[in-house]
Amino acid sequence: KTIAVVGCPFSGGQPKLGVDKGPIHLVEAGLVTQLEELGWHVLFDGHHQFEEISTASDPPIGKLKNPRLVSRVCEGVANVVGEHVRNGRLPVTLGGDHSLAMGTISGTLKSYPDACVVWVDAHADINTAETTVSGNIHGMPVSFLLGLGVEIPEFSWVKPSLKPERLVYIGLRDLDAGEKKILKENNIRAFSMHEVDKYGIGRVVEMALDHVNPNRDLPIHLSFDVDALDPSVAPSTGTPVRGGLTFREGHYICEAIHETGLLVALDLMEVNPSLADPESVRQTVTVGCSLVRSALGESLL
Ligand SMILES: N[C@](CCCC[B-](O)(O)O)(CCN1CCC(O)CC1)C(=O)O
Ligand SMILES: [Mn+2]
Ligand SMILES: [Mn+2]
Ligand SMILES: [Mn+2]
Repeated sequence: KTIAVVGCPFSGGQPKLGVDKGPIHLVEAGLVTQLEELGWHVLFDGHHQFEEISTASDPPIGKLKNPRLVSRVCEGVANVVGEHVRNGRLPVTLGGDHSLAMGTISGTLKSYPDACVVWVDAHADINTAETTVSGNIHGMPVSFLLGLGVEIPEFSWVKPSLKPERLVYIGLRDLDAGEKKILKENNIRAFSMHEVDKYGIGRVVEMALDHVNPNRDLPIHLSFDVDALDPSVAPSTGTPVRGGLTFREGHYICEAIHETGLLVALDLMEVNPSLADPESVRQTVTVGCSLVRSALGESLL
């Protein structure tokens, strides 16, 4: 099978400069060769070029910032990822901020309407236009995929293609009040860091998959935000939250999902190489590449 590395140098879903350089650093660290060394055929024809639109022509819609830019970029990503999936490739999307997952998951669900989503993150990214506090759309992609909240015409291309019972979270520890309410109202299964502590990562992954993929027969889209990891493990990210996953817990999730043989698409999001010192950047880029390799078959034995 062929991997398609989709480099998405995009930062419009959040305010910090630099996250658009994430894909460049991940590829420069040798990720393509590393995947080839795992035996994959890898397609990478350069990072995506997103034409900017000036903020003058993209005023906020309510609280939402850069709405037209984010919508247009994510629609483009949905088409690219969707085309790779349709052609039997495994898209590995490198962010870039997590708003991109509105596109990647839309793309996956177009070909695999029954796919389940494992969302690994400190945050739920499920704010609606009504509940968002920041107006940063990287905190909202899941609400668009579920079709929650008031319809926004500029985002009409996003179909509510994800069902709540096909979504599960691992690593949550920083939710807005509105998001907690949304998870409860929609009966969305979430394994926060409390559950990780209580049951251990092995049981958590098993319970998460039992929930969204009980017969282990549904395709899996893994959307991994590096801020799910503890900031001591992945410091160079825009919204770090203490008390996160260890290096091994993060890798275990990826290894276990590889073991299912059901992975059809992967996102590795929110690496921001302009944050913190060079050693932190190297550490974060290195762990990002390592997580991708683990999700794609690198094993310890
Ligand atoms: N939920 C946040 C963070 C989203 C993080 C997106 B990512 O892709 O990185 O998972 C947090 C907003 N929150 C508002 C109140 C403040 O005191 C703290 C941050 C938001 O901005 O909506
Ligand atoms: Mn996220
Ligand atoms: Mn996050
Ligand atoms: Mn983040």
